[in-house]
Amino acid sequence: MTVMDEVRKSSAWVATHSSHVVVDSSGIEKVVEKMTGSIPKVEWDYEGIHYFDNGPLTVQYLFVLDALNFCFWPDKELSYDHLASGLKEALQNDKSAFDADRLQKYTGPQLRELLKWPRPLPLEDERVRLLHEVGLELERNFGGKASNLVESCGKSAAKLVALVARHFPGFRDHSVYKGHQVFLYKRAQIFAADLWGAFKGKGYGELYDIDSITMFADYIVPAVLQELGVLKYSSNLSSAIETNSEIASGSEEEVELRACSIYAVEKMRELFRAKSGNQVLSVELDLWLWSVGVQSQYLQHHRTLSIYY
Ligand SMILES: Nc1nc2c(c(CN[C@H]3C=C[C@H](O)[C@@H]3O)cn2[C@@H]2O[C@H](COP(=O)(O)O)[C@@H](O)[C@H]2O)c(=O)[nH]1
Repeated sequence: MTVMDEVRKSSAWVATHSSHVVVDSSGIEKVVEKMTGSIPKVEWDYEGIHYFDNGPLTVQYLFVLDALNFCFWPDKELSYDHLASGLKEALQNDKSAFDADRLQKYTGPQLRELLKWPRPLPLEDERVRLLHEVGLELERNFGGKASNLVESCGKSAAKLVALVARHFPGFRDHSVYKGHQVFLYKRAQIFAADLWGAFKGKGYGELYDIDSITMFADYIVPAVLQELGVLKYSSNLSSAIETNSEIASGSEEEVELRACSIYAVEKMRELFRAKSGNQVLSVELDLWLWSVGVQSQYLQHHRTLSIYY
C-alpha cells in the first residue's frame, strides 16, 4: 500500500464515521453534471508568482516554499502569494539564499526581511524551525539539494511523498481520529504536484503516478466544497466557522473537514470518469477548486493553527 492509498483509505474511514461533516452525494452529482465532460483548466502558476529556471534551483525553491506553505489566515493581509513571490524575489536577488547551510541559520526577523513582511509572521518560530530542519536534513542525506531527493525517487510521486515524510518530521501530516490514524500529507503531496505543475510533467516534474495524489487538505478547498453543496456541516460547526472561532488542530471537527474533502474529491473524480469517460486528476480538481476559493471575496473558512496547511 502506498502513502496515497493510506490517505484515501483513512479519509474514507473518517467520512463514514463522521459526526460534524457529511459528504452529500447529490451535491457531488450536481457539480459533476455542471462540468459537462471537462473541468475548467487552471494553469499552474496562473498568478505568475513562482520562481522558475527549469533547473535544480527551482526544486530547492519549491521545497522551501512548501516547507512554509501553511497558516496565513491569522494575518488578514498575508496570503500564499506573498510567500511564493517573496521567496522568488529573495532567490532572484541572491542565488545562494536557499543553500542548505543558509537555511539552517535564518532567524525570524531575517525571514520576515526576506519576505519583506513588516511584522511577525504567523507561527514564525515554527516556520524558522522548519527551515532549519529542511536545511539540516538536506545537508545530512541529500548533499544539500532537494533536487537529489527528487532524483532518488525514480519519477514516482508516491515514493517522493513517502521519502519527504520519512526524512522531514514537519511534513508528517497525521492525526488520530476516534482511535484511528489518519494520513493527510498536504504539504508533501503539494510539493510533488508543484514539481509536476512547474516542470509541466517533464524533467524534475516527470512523475508517472501523478494520478495517485489526492487533493491538498487546506482551509480553502473545504470551504469551496461546502459552498458547492458537496459538504454539509452540523449547526455547531457552521456557527464556529461563521463566528471565526478557532477549531483546535487534531479535533474531530478539523480532521473531518480535511478528510471529508479528500474523500469528496475522490468521489467527484470517480463520478466524473463514470459519466464522461474522461480521466481527471485530483490535482486538477484541486487547483480548480482552490483558484475558485482564493478569488472569492467572501469565502468563510475554518480557522486552525496548524503547521500542516
Ligand atoms: N488545496 C490547495 N491549497 C493550497 C494551494 C496553494 C498554492 N498552490 C499554488 C501552486 C500552483 C498554483 O499556481 C497555486 O498558486 C496554497 N494552498 C493553501 O491555501 C491556503 C492559503 O490560502 P490564503 O490564506 O488565501 O493565501 C493555505 O492553507 C495554503 O497552504 C493549492 O494549490 N491547493
